[in-house]
Amino acid sequence: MSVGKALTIAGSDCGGGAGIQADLKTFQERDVYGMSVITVLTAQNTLGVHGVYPQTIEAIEAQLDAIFQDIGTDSVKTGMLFSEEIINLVAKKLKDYEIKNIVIDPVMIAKGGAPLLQKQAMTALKMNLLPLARVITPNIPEACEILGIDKIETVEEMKEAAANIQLLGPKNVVLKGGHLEGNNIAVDILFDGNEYYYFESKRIDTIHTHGTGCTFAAAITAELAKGNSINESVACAKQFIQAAIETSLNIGKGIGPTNHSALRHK
Ligand SMILES: Nc1ncnc2c1ncn2[C@@H]1O[C@H](COP(=O)(O)OP(=O)(O)O)[C@@H](O)[C@H]1O
Ligand SMILES: Cc1ncc(COP(=O)(O)O)c(N)n1
Repeated sequence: MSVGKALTIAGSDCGGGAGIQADLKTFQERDVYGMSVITVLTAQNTLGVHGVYPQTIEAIEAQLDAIFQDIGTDSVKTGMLFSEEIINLVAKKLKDYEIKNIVIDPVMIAKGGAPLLQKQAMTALKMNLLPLARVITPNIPEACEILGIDKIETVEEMKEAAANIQLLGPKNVVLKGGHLEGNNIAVDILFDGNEYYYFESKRIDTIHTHGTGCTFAAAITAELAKGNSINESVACAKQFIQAAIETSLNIGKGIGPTNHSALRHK
């Protein structure tokens, strides 16, 4: 039997809500074969990030080679890459192995405020990784960092930011509106270089949103692995994340994770 294959290149969240763990759970729920390359171990729970332990470049390179020289993949998601060195290695390998369907989630700061990308790595992210992307999925603070602007406060400003990020090289930009204040609709905007598409859902009133960005981008990656279009993939991911937040899990003492198996029980 053949099956769509998806790879996540990201950090491990031992608490299971974000990073590699969120991605693999999402791949499984979306019926694709999931693989992982771990860039960084984090000691993390619902209260925050307590330690960051980057893997050696040799260890990351060996994981990438092991997958690309044998199994291959139909799509790739990148998450927490942390350093310039790791970004440059990942970009080189994705180019060398001519990997298509690259989804870049430009992870920068954890919900609790911990930095997940070193400041000096931003240039490498913009220059070397962004141009390889079929789609990039920044949240509003990440879009501001990428563009060097202070704020994005309206849907009009989201549209302008999406267009400006698209000029940096990714084919498609999905600017996520989870952080848009004073709005009871959670709106994500897809810009494909020509047109804007809007993906809207009712904003859910919950603090338990740990891993929403990872889960959303992983769902897009899974749908692309099955051969779906960008539009279809984002629409599926939006439905998936909505259900996962609606029934998010009140576990631990802080910001709980989303419920990856929510749609299975609907
Ligand atoms: N409270 C919420 N209710 C419904 N959807 C949300 C909520 N918060 C975020 N989302 C959705 O979850 C996804 C991740 O969004 P966002 O919070 O902006 O990213 P990140 O997790 O990277 O900070 C987007 O599809 C967004 O619209
Ligand atoms: C390893 C890892 N990768 C990504 C995130 C971001 O997830 P979130 O912003 O939803 O907390 C995280 N907290 N940890």
